[in-house]
Amino acid sequence: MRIYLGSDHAGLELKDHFVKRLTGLGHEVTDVGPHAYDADDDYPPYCVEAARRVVADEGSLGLVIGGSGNGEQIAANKVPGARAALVWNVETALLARRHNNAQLAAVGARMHTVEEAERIVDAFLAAEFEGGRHQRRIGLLAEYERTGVPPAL
Ligand SMILES: O=C(CO)[C@H](O)[C@H](O)COP(=O)(O)O
Repeated sequence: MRIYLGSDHAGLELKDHFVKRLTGLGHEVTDVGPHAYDADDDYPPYCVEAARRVVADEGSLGLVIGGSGNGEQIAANKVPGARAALVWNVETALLARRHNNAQLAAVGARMHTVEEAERIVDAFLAAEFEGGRHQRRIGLLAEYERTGVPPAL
């Protein structure tokens, strides 16, 4: 699987852990950065870049990692076509793929042990979109994104 990762300083250590781990598991991993610790860096450039790469590469997935994952999710979702979900346990990770067809998972490095984060990310990567009624809902959002016309109430 092709996987793009981005973070900020708060997520750097966990990102680097996943870059090694996912590469070791045979995935084709791209680390968009940061590549060095800078306590004053900002997450938007890295999360937007990771999301742009994912959207441009159909079938790929992405991980954006920060302290909470909240800002990282928000940043990734600014990229047209990106569906980034904050995954905070195995269940939300599974549902992010099964119901939301999220191509990106946002993870809060300050919220989990490394082992817990591994279980969450493994669940996200392994789950598959169920389609059906969920595709209809995603379609409404995609149409709104494309046209700016709100879906009918
Ligand atoms: O989680 C985040 C955004 O959602 C950031 O990682 C967090 O805000 C960084 O905080 P600080 O600059 O205090 O380390």
